[in-house]
Amino acid sequence: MEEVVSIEKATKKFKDKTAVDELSCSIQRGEVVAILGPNGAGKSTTILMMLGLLEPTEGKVEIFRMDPKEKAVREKIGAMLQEVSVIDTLTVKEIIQLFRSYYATPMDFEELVALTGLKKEEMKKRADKLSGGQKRRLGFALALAGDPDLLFFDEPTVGMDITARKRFWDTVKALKEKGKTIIFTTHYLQEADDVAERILLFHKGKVVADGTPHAIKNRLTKQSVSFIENSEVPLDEIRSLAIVSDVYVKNNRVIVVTEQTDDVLAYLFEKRLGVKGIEIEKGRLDEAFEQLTKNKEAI
Ligand SMILES: Nc1ncnc2c1ncn2[C@@H]1O[C@H](COP(=O)(O)OP(=O)(O)OP(=O)(O)O)[C@@H](O)[C@H]1O
Repeated sequence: MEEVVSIEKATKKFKDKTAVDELSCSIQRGEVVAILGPNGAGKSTTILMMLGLLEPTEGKVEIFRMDPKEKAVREKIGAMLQEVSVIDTLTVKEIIQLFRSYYATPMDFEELVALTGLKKEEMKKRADKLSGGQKRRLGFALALAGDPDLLFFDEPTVGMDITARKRFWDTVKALKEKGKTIIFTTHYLQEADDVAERILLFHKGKVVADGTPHAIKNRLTKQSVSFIENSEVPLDEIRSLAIVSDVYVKNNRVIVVTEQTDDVLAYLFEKRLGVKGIEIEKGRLDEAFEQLTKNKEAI
């Protein structure tokens, strides 16, 4: 495994405000990582430190085992940040060509245009005449211009319609297939759940959870098997099973809270209890998110 990002006890203070608090994490080549967290959790500040645009007040941030400000690092990374500011008097095509010219081995122009979904007529437009969604596509193209190994996307799909959003994530998946390392922030938890292999959940400048979406949901949310209430079902027997943590009835449904939904289903079928209307609740990322950020609020 090749370590692409290494953050060791990085703290970033703005006057007396601690935006990032002794944060440590390591990201390996080829990982697709979502950084989640409520507003002000320190996500953007951390990305800016990884990009070498902010210096940590304390601790260390390394990219490809180098200082992020090194030219060798900059040539291997691409970023799409929240604000895209470009040279308004140039056309989209001119800006893309200009950016490509900064790199020794830029991405092929046609490939770049195909990947980002920029249309022919958009290429001739001046940057200041673009809509919000078109600006995002241009930002995406500029992030990819140098054919970077490591990509940062800060809330990339804000302002995109559903089609553009789907296209964006399909492209991200294609970039992953090419072995790129991808780090993104989003407030749309479903995007993280669908695309990321790993989630870093930030709260108050710290990482409060780090794992696959599946593991985070499993750890923090209640899973259950439920079915329509039926007098033949031995609730006390189910409650006494080691794999069951709680059983209760709500809206004429029996809810069996468990971490092993498959085993509970197997039990129900084996006993031939004739239960009907079975539903399995696997826990949602937004529940896990709420749990973590709520619990920490009390500390
Ligand atoms: N340049 C700055 N000067 C002063 N305070 C700052 C600066 N940048 C960020 N902060 C503060 O640091 C904290 C973390 O901000 P940051 O932008 O990293 O959060 P975030 O998790 O990206 O939030 P959001 O989801 O709203 O983008 C916030 O309290 C913010 O007000």
